[in-house]
Amino acid sequence: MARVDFFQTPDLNLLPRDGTVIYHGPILGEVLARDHLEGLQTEVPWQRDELVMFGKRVVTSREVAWFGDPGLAYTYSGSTKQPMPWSERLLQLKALVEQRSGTVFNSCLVNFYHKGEEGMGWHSDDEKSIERDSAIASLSLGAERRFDFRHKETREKVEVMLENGSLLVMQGETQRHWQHQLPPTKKVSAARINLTFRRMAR
Ligand SMILES: O=C(O)CCC(=O)C(=O)O
Ligand SMILES: [Fe+2]
Repeated sequence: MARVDFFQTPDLNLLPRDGTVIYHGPILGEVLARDHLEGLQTEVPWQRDELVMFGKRVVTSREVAWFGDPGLAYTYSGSTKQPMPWSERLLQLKALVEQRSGTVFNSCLVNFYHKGEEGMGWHSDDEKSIERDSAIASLSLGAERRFDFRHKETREKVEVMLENGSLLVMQGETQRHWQHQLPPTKKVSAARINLTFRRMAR
């Protein structure tokens, strides 16, 4: 007898137009996700991020690290940076994310938010150094946080909760037409690490 399997969720596009964002939900079990969170917290040589905001140099309390294949370089706020070599743990996570997203990545920006009050403002990941219209896969570990999308012209908004161990993939024209942010919140005190796997242009 034919039946509908309600437990199998299809890969639905969260965006109504001009791009594709797929939320895969948790792809790591809770215990394994915690283990990776703690491992990365201690293993990664974290550095505060520096950005220019309204013409002023600002240092964030959010910390970052950039990993990638040898030979990649990234010019950012006037300085050229080299990625750190992949660690065993990151190669493991990269393989999992590649398998789930169907994309091969050559770099990963890792963000460490110590608490809910740390976030990331509206932006698109559309720099020239990123391969145009390539997929960006975002793996979340630790505290569950809200993630927002905003259409650049229509200002439509889409929100999604990023659970511990979950995978979100932004693809197609998403970065051309939409911005995203991780809003700061006083409701969350626990730490979160996010890994965004990318394809940098060579
Ligand atoms: O922390 C997140 O979920 C998003 C990070 C992000 O947008 C980025 O690194 O470009
Ligand atoms: Fe981003």
